[in-house]
Amino acid sequence: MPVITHQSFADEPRPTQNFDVIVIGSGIGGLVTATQLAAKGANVLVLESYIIPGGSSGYFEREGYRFDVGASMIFGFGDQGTTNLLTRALEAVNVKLETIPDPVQIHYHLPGELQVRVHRDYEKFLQELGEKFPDERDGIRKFYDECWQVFNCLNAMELLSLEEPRYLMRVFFQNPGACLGLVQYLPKNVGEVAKRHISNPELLKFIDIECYCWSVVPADLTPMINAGMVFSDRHYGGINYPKGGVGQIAQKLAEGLQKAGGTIKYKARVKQILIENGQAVGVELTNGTVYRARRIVSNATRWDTFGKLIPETMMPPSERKWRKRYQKSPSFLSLHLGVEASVLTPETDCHHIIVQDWQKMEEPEGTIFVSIPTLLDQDLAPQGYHIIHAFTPSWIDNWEDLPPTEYEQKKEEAAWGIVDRLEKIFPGLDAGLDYMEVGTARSHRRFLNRDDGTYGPIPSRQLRGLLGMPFNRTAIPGLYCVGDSTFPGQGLNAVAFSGFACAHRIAVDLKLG
Ligand SMILES: NC(=O)c1ccc[n+]([C@@H]2O[C@H](COP(=O)([O-])OP(=O)(O)OC[C@H]3O[C@@H](n4cnc5c(N)ncnc54)[C@H](O)[C@@H]3O)[C@@H](O)[C@H]2O)c1
Ligand SMILES: CC(C)=CCC/C(C)=C/C=C/C(C)=C/C=C/C(C)=C/C=C/C=C(C)/C=C/C=C(C)/C=C/C=C(\C)CCC=C(C)C
Repeated sequence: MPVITHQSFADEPRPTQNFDVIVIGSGIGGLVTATQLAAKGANVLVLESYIIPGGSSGYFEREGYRFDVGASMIFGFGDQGTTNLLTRALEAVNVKLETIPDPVQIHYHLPGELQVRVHRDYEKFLQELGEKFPDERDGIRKFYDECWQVFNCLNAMELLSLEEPRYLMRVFFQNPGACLGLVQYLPKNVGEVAKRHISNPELLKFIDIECYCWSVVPADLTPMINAGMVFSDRHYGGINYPKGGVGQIAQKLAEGLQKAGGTIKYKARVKQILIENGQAVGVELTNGTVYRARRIVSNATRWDTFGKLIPETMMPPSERKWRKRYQKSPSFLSLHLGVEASVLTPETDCHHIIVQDWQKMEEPEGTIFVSIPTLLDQDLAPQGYHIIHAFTPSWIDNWEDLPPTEYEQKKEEAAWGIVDRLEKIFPGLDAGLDYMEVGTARSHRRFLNRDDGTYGPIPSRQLRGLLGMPFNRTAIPGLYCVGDSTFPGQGLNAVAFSGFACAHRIAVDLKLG
């Protein structure tokens, strides 16, 4: 398709071809929206500022290693029910991805030498946790069974836009029990449910880390609907790793988008969303090119959308209110390591969480997350080597305003501090290191285009479950948001839901078949 760029002699940026929908950003939220709409016949354009698709689920290659940018614990690849949203998103545009089942979701290494492995097999997990807390066996089962109730409701219904009244009526008449079940859990957080079944303080701390490791907040602040998905789907569809790396999900979706007639442009950074008569009508890139469309979707975070792509002065009051309820979560300090295979024993699990002191769980560097994707897909590293991706929460403030040499030094010191802590679990790591690349909040901000490098929004105080999370429409007509700044929040399967919902709402608005 020809692209006419803005000519310097024009006062106004020149409009190029019109589209039905423009999606700003090719994160999984953006790509699911785009592919769903293209599959319905819409003329879709995706604009991505980076050189490949995927955003935080992208990848990069160094010296024979293929590193995932983010974590490699992927939900949503099951083959039954309705909650397998990644499987369904790929199928919708006739692309396929081989996945590799992970037998253990997480191996926890917790204070007091407590170790727990979350097995794919639900009964095996309950058995293992019950052995550590024998007096709480009953409560453990009741708590996790209650999470299953939420999951079973979700997994029994078509998952589309909750902003579409006809869909809501349809699902209600098809499955009133499931809908009422979900209505009951929408305002709830995990903490209150867990405390109804469990009283042991250490076990409640365990429930906190079970939540924190994906929601970045403890159980009292984590929505019960999301916990229902995470704590059940890991045993139902399971955790499955995409062969070739997490980056393959976006690559395949981009391929499917093009097959379905959509367009994706890389190195296309949107500078502003164009508003005319109060309505979003197009975008302008940093190089001056203008594209117009009937609907605009932003896959950037809400902080990047309102305040950067839309000027601060035009921020709708609803967005100001949202900012009072939600704040930016920290970013991560990420160590992408290549290590000699001999560092890992054959029975090592793919994902680990390390907390040394419960009091420090939420502090910067208090929790370490580890992904070792080569245990599932050896082809991501040279023969005889593994990838270890270790990351830990870290705020941008810690990395701002440093001259280059000080920044590099600080990065190095922080990285070796993490390697030292990992030595306890992987003895010989330091000696077996072959490659190390370190990313900070600054790297996440720069490469992922996320304000302060944030992992996503977290409640600034205890809220009523998911009730405060906005859906896809915004207060600006014609402008929609998708991704982890929208209902139901962070996570690939969560943003895939947001993409299905956003595309559904737009398809209804545009009267697409
Ligand atoms: N489970 C896991 O292991 C795992 C792994 C990776 C990512 N994730 C999840 O993925 C979620 C993020 O997905 P998402 O869809 O919200 O988005 P994202 O942040 O991953 O992607 C947004 C994309 O938009 C692009 N973009 C932003 N501003 C732009 C602009 N002005 N012009 C052009 N492009 C622009 C970015 O470059 C990026 O590619 C996170 O919540 C994270 O939890 C999970
Ligand atoms: C009609 C009536 C009456 C009513 C209505 C009601 C209804 C219907 C409702 C509905 C609802 C819904 C649909 C909902 C939905 C939801 C969803 C889908 C959700 C989802 C979720 C998901 C999630 C949250 C996920 C997540 C994940 C994550 C985040 C992950 C991450 C990871 C990481 C980071 C980790 C790492 C670790 C290591 C390495 C160890």
